[in-house]
Amino acid sequence: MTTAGTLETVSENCSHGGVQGVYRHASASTGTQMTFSVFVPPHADGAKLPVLWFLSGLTCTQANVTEKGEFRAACAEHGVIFVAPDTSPRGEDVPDDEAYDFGQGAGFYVDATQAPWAQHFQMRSYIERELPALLAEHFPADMQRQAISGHSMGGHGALTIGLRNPDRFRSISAFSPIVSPLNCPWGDKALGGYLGDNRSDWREYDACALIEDGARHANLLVDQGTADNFLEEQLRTELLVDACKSAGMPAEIRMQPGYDHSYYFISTFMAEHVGWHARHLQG
Ligand SMILES: N[C@@H](CCC(=O)N[C@@H](CSC=O)C(=O)NCC(=O)O)C(=O)O
Repeated sequence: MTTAGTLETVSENCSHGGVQGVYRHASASTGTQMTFSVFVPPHADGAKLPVLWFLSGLTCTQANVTEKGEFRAACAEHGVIFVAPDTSPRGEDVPDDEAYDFGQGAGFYVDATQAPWAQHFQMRSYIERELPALLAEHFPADMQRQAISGHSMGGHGALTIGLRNPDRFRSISAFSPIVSPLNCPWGDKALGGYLGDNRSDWREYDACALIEDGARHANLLVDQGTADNFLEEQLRTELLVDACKSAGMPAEIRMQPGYDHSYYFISTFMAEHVGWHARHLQG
């Protein structure tokens, strides 16, 4: 059982009639301080609101989507709480790598098993268990109505966490996700480092492998820009299209002409994703 803990308020600002907050707490999963943001839209006293999780990509903190994601108007309109966690543990005592795609800022939403990473890099446990308990304790969140989204490495996180937990998440969406860490250089490096050389251990962290192995979700939406410079080598959207097709799993996977990997792309389609999730979160 996860015990929710105390929360420190870093900042709170009124926005779109609700409150955009940034909070910090001591995480039992990572053994570090963790920061996350929560937007709570305007709501009636005592109301419980559905929750949309957003997992961010390489180099990000909770701040990237909070500042550039343009989700608040849609969340206020639909009455959806938006939660943005950090992408890894951080701190002087936390191991790191010189490159941007491994170590701090690149937790890949896995529970690491390999030294020196295993001590702090427990992002799967953090997102799947610890942070939901904290959210339920401190915010007007209806934990029976949750959805998940993310970008790039965070799109991989949203797909894998959503596919592993179809009863918790009513809908899954992703912007430019890494769809198969087993089949791209970012995945080779990160999962090799965090989980070791036995690639069968990686399958629960690979959306395509999860689908091949029987995971299913009825509500999946992906947007991918055609001008994304990571598409061919790292993201490999075609593998998710093939996996869904082979499994007979319906999925809306949209190639968006001219869009790149940036938050200009994400913010263009964010309101549509929020509205799509809100429909699945009704009732
Ligand atoms: N070399 C770049 C790579 C980092 C980058 O592009 N990060 C993306 C996510 S990539 C996959 O997870 C990102 O979201 N960046 C933050 C932003 O605000 O755009 C670099 O180091 O900049």
